[in-house]
Amino acid sequence: MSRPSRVAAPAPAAAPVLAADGVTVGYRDRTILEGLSLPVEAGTITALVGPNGSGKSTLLGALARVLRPRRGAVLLDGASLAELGSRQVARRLALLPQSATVPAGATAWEVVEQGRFPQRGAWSMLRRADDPVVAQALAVTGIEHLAHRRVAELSGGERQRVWIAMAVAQQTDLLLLDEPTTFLDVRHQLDLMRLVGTLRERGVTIVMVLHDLNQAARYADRVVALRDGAVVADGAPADVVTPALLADVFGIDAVVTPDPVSGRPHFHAR
Ligand SMILES: Nc1ncnc2c1ncn2[C@@H]1O[C@H](COP(=O)(O)OP(=O)(O)OP(=O)(O)O)[C@@H](O)[C@H]1O
Repeated sequence: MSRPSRVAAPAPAAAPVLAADGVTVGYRDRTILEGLSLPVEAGTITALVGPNGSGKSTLLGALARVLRPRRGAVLLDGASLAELGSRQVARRLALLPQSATVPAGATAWEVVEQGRFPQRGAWSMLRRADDPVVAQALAVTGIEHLAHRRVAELSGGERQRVWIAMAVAQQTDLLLLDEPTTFLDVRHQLDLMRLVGTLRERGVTIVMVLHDLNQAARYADRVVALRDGAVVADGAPADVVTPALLADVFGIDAVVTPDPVSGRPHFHAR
């Protein structure tokens, strides 16, 4: 018979909404991630950082079911992604990939509208009801004025905002962003980070690959550093963005000071 404990049981940790559970992922004969686990809590912003080739996009691809793990599983609310239908996954999870094919001739509005397809039934056409959602996605990414321009003819930063708007229009509760600030000028980088913050306040869970460590430290709740396909640091920005990590993972001699605006760690290379 078990004796009643006098010690209060710790509050159970919230179940992760999305979790890599011992995943091994690779390309042809190369293994990139081996037995990697990463649970992601609902309503948080996680930044994946690490040197080029460390496996950040590979991990994001596995979390988005673009890449199938050879071993282990990615769990969405505890269910294996591999066992869910594409539409089921697309209703829950939107991915902004590192690069996307530009559809010939399509306008920004038409591309962003494609974000609505997963929310429709199998054979139904887009409904007028989707128009406000598309318009809103264009507005929050600041590209209303580009709605009727061909995406193929837009600048890199304008096009990047079209892809972001498409992911936003999908209205999922999970958003996976691979280097979302690529091509964006400083003002639009700020706008994007604020948009990500607003979405998080609405309960959206965000995982994003960021190259800018200062940006990761400022805007993420959790920073996960990868090196050679393994997680080498994982925690609050103040615990991860440290001189030791910068030296060890990035080979940078740096000082870290509190950012005067946010109080978050901010590194300066010597
Ligand atoms: N389609 C592919 N086929 C074969 N190898 C690949 C493929 N994509 C990535 N790799 C390899 O997998 C490793 C991890 O790449 P990945 O793109 O995940 O790294 P990353 O951390 O996102 O890099 P970066 O910061 O340069 O974007 C690299 O060695 C890369 O060459």
